[in-house]
Amino acid sequence: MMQELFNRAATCLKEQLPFVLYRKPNEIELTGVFQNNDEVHKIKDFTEKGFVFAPFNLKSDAILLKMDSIQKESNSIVDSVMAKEMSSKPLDAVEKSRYLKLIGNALDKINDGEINKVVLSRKIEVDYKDDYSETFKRLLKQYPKAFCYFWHHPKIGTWMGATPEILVKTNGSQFTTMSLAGTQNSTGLEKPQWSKKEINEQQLVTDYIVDALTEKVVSIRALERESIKAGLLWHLRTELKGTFSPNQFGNVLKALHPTPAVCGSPLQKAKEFILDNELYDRSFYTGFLGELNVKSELPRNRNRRNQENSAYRSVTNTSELFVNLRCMQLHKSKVSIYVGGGITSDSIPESEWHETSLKSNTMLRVLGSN
Ligand SMILES: C=C(O[C@H]1C=CC=C(C(=O)O)[C@@H]1O)C(=O)O
Repeated sequence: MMQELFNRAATCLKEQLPFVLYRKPNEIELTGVFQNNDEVHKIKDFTEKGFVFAPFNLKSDAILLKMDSIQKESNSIVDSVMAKEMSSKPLDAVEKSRYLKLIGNALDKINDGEINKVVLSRKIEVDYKDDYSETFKRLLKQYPKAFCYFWHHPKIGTWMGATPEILVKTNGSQFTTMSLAGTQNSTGLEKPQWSKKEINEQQLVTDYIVDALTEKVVSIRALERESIKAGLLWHLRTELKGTFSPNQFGNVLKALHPTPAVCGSPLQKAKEFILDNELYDRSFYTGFLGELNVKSELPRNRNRRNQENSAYRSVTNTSELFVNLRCMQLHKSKVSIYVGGGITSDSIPESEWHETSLKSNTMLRVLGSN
């Protein structure tokens, strides 16, 4: 029963021990990773094994949860969880004018030709009186296609999210990544029509990933661009697949984080603009998280001539990392929701503000009226 995992997580919260519960996109299995003590393990070079939780700015530490104990359960009890009434946050006029001004400053930089795109973001604080586990159960129920997680380290903090974006997934020397950008509210099942602004903004991310990886990998190819639904939003996505040489994973990862889906282009100038102008700490929002260098057993090819060998299983190194979007940081009586969006020369400030409000609904929906 999944309840066992929740009980174990509740004990860890009480005893101040680190853990993460997570469910991969479109899967039913919930995994719990539990660390035996409250030590903070810092990532040195991404050759470590465990569950990584990395910030946007890698000048700060990426944290590794050791997989001292792993428990997996099917998450059937989620069916009985009740959805909450959505509470929308009352309009904060001061915050809105501050954000519109920030977008205006970014547009000035773009019109000066200094940057092509910058992803701006903000933090929304709401009161919180719920139980962490109940909130996470609602999140699991609402977002079956997302990577859903509940991460806690007593010395770092408590985070939850339902992200639609894979940073990189590897199986041996094969990798998959994606370029995700462009946002529209979903009004029904019909696929959206995309504007020139959105198509260009997403193409820029795809081109960036191909450019950044070409020198570092053996091969890379982009699949067809598609529209995908993430909760109540639509995005444009292009999957990219390829192979890399042994021991190159750290370099691939460094080349992929951050992409212009969360930072901008050119990368360094966009990052500088963000750090100098957003005036708040993104912390782990737009960072990445997930399984790092885990050993996975795969059955050997059944067509092998030597049938004796087919009894063996081959063990490969896999990693499955996601960009930390549609997420929130939980405090005792307050929650911080993090949202952002890409600004390009075609951006209309009022629409960009609206887009961040739509994105905040992803988490507000699981908090309900407090
Ligand atoms: C930065 C966020 O979304 C990114 C991912 C998809 C679409 C985006 C956009 O349309 O701007 C953003 O690049 C966020 O959700 O906070």
